[in-house]
Amino acid sequence: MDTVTNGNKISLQGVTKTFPGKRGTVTALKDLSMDVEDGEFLVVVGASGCGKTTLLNLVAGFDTPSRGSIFLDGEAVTGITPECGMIFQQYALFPWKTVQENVEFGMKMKRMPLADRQARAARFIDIVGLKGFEKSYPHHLSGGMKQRVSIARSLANNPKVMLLDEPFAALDAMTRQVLQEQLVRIYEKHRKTIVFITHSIDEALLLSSRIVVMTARPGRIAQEIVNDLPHPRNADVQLSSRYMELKRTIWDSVQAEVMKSMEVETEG
Ligand SMILES: Nc1ncnc2c1ncn2[C@@H]1O[C@H](COP(=O)(O)OP(=O)(O)OP(=O)(O)O)[C@@H](O)[C@H]1O
Repeated sequence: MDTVTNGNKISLQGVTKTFPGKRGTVTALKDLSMDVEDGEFLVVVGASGCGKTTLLNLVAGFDTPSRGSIFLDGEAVTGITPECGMIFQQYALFPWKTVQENVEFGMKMKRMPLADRQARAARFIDIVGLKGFEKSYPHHLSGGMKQRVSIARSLANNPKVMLLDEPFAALDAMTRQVLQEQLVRIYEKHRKTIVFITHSIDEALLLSSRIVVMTARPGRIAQEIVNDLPHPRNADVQLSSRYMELKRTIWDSVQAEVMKSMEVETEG
């Protein structure tokens, strides 16, 4: 099947992914089906090793499913998808390029004229609050600043979908909070479809419009929660009974899956 017409931005249908392992085949994802609507901010949580990164890699086209299909805007994903911007925990910047050059990189690859890409890079550097650091190299920047360069680079490429794999996990709590707020502002302004992986339930509740809890390996969907918390998700919201209720629901679900994944580990 090369196309689907279910109107979703991303559609996974019966996706299984296996890898050869030292002790036999590892099934990272099994018969996973899910859809992501245009403009959704989907956060995926789940036990370590349940297949979250595998899921993003398949959507981005970095790898192919062993069975099943993935569709982006109704078209089957068959290779690396330029429409998807991927942001990793470890920034993945070119250390020998300046901030400006890093942000321009994707546009240069697409052969955008110099003046246009310079202007567009400058705009997104400004949006992520790094004006004045255009000529700096990554080793002169803090972790939070490097991650902001990654976000600017991704946005400058105007991806249809942003895939973020624990992007703030390596950052201190304050920087993390600032970047979460910045990402929400960017999301509200640009309405990208976002799939975001995290281990933090609070981060999931602060950012998402919907949360998917994955099962222990092999990964499938254990639970889906529509996040109906009002915006802005400030201290009042975070202290509300609805917040606590959602947090408890997600925590119970994740904890049950973590326990199962430990059983899988010990059984080998
Ligand atoms: N290239 C690969 N070769 C072999 N096994 C792999 C490969 N990539 C992932 N796996 C295995 O697939 C399973 C799922 O891995 P994945 O990285 O997707 O999990 P995750 O949920 O992102 O984990 P974490 O939360 O710890 O980052 C793991 O058991 C992992 O060892």
